[in-house]
Amino acid sequence: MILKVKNLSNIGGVVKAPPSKSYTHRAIIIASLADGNSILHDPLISEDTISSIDACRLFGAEIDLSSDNSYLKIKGIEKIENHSKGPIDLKNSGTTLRIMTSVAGLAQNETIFTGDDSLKSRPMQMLLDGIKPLGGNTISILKNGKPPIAIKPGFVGGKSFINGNVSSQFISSILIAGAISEKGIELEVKGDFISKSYVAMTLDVMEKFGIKLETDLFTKHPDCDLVEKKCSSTSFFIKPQKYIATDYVIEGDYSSASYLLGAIAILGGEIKVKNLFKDSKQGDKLILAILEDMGAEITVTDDSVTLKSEGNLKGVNIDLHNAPDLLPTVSVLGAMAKGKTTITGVHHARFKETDRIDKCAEELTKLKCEVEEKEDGLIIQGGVSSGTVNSHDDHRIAMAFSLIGLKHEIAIENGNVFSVSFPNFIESMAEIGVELDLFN
Ligand SMILES: O=C(O)C1=C[C@@H](OP(=O)(O)O)[C@@H](O)[C@H](O)C1
Ligand SMILES: C=C(OP(=O)(O)O)C(=O)O
Repeated sequence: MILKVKNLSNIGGVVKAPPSKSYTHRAIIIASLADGNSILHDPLISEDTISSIDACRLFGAEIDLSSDNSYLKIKGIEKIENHSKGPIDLKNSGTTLRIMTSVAGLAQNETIFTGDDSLKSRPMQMLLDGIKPLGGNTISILKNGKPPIAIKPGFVGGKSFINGNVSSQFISSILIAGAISEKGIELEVKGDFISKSYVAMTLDVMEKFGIKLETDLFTKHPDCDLVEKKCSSTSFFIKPQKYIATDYVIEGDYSSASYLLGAIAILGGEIKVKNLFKDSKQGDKLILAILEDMGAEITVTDDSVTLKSEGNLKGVNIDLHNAPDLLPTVSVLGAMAKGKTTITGVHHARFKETDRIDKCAEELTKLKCEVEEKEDGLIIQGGVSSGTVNSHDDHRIAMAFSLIGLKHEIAIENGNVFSVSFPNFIESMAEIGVELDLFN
């Protein structure tokens, strides 16, 4: 389907950020592993989080969604067992795949995880190697280090290490399963530690569900700023424990909010986005500093962000090692800005739904934007023209490129994929005066 901007009217206003995808995945999986009944308030119900719900149900969790999608009731699994009759299709969700791989190792029987073509291209070998010393007995069925993955029982925990330069989801996976494994976990993260804020989110949810963290990478190092990669300690120690069911409220999503804030930054005007928390651990909070550097005025309260913009953005230099999902948004903002935008530190964006560095460069080039592709980022000279682009079935590319349509006539092929992370994208954009059209 084609996604296009149809009409603009009454630009700006007040809108609520959708719930965080990353927090929703974690809360669903951890509540499913907890003793007792949890209630998750304001969960994100999107294609990706439905993959987590479906997988947890297959492992024995009882999960009920309220009729208005406002809460999930989860009765934790008593005996972890895979009840699926065949391979479990996780569709497009990398987070579900990575986290559930270690969890499946705790089960009493074998599991096979597979997914769509994009998921079958996501690297897994580092995780498979990382869980081997923990009793994790897994193979990549096609022997290419990618799904489909077969996981046999035997994850008992213990000591292991993993490189931190490909995906933090491997680390989140080992920590979540490791905390309730027989021996607990001692995990060393070697080398560059990208996307660290996502591990902070993992530890955050684990603590809310009762886990005592002996070594907390972040609180034991008060000088360690999550947004910078300065923290030197990279070892986690977690004794074997149990998750305790709880009531939990999911906060708003800064990655999804980047499209709403970005739209008004480009057009000019004022927008207040509610449900974005000042003390959030989300690395994508960095979008606020980026938009400020580009010329917008940002005001934050404890639970909202207000942006004012004249609509004349200027280029920015930014390292996205801790906020890889902002790459499509910042690429598009750079293309719409005056001057040069340099994005660095985000080699791991090549291992997402698509190779996002390559695909953003390819699609911007179609719009006559001057782009230089680097191994770990992009250099973009502001300036685009009308044309047709393709999302390559990548939800973030579809949503980010729709912002170009605010000022130029563009059509996005395969533009209907936003339901992976932001099912109400069209409705939320309409609330701020941007009418989008989706047609065949
Ligand atoms: O754990 C998570 O919820 C996520 C971690 C990040 O991946 P990497 O750690 O692979 O960069 C991010 O890109 C992804 O959208 C969600
Ligand atoms: C990379 C993403 O998600 P996942 O890894 O869960 O597929 C994303 O949402 O941009």
